[in-house]
Amino acid sequence: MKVLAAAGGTAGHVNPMLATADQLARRGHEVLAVGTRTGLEAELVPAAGLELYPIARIPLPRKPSGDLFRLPGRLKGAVDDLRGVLRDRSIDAVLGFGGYVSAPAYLAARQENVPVIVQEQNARPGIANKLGARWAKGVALTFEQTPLKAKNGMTRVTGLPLRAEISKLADDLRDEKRARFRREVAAARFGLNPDESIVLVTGGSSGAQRINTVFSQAGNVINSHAQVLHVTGKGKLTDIADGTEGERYRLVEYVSDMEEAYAIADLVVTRAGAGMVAELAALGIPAVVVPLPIGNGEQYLNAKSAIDSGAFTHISNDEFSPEAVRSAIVPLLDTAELRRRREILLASGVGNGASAVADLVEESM
Ligand SMILES: CC(=O)N[C@H]1[C@@H](OP(=O)(O)OP(=O)(O)OC[C@H]2O[C@@H](n3ccc(=O)[nH]c3=O)[C@H](O)[C@@H]2O)O[C@H](CO)[C@@H](O)[C@@H]1O
Repeated sequence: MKVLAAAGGTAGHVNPMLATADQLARRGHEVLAVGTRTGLEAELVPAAGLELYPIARIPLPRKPSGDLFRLPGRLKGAVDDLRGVLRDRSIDAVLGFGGYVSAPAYLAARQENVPVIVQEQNARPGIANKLGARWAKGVALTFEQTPLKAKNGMTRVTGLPLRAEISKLADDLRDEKRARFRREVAAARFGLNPDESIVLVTGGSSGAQRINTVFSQAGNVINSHAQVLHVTGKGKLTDIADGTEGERYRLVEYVSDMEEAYAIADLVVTRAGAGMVAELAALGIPAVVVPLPIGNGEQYLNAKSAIDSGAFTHISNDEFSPEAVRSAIVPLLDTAELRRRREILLASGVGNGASAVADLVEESM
């Protein structure tokens, strides 16, 4: 079977696509990825050994502008282009992960009568996936409560597809010796001491200016309790307060193999993108989440069950200040408390959704 998989923009969309593509390939199917030349997919897809069919980026304007006027023409161009690909490559199914790359793929599939399968990462669905769900044969949800249904097909809660490297680390972290080995290797790489607590700070695949600035301002306080690995996001090193970097506070712009950063993290401070939340739950790493306040407010919902169970601490973007770091994060840097939170996460049973999404694709033929 040949599957066209559409995902673009951020790693939040691209990583679940790569994880599912890997699972489909293991089952003997062929996968062709569709994305832009400008999103993270342009790097991540070839690095995963997958072919990327590039389409033009179609900016979705938030207010009336020239982009709005040009939207129908641009969209039609991409749809026509993809209809040609579906025919020429004899594609059997289109699998989309939302975002602006998926919309033209869903439309092209409808016109060519090719089955569509939609994977929604977030607790609250985005526009492209709402569109695709209207004619999808299958909808795969990360969260049970997500209000999205295949109008004339199967809707299933699959969980989020996670990269094989994340599942491997999740296994390793359940074994004391292997966990220690992974920790030592990763600590050496980032220049940190494996015998002391380490806080991983990351705003997700594109970084978060507010987290960068505020957390680095509280760097001294944190550093008297733990070491820090701060992943700023590309081009965002300038957000960091002067004089922060040191032996106990390491800065990196981007980590392409996040499992190495997770291997040393006792606590993570992050946004609440669907990918980060699912990975941390599967790995059993407690977090402090500062959800992105814009968009459809979905980030808080992504983390809600982990917050409600007491595994994650929530701080709103407005309340995230150096003082909040001192009063809410420092008290968490306690081995017994972190272990308690890890147990809650592991008991919640969040696993890898890649195989369940691949099943749905096969059943949608
Ligand atoms: C600003 C924005 O649009 N955010 C959205 C985006 O987030 P974003 O792309 O940040 O996505 P997620 O939090 O879902 O996932 C981040 C992914 O990037 C990886 N990673 C992160 C940092 C790094 O240095 N290296 C790295 O590889 C993580 O391992 C993870 O797989 O897509 C998510 C999934 O639809 C949404 O929930 C988010 O609301």
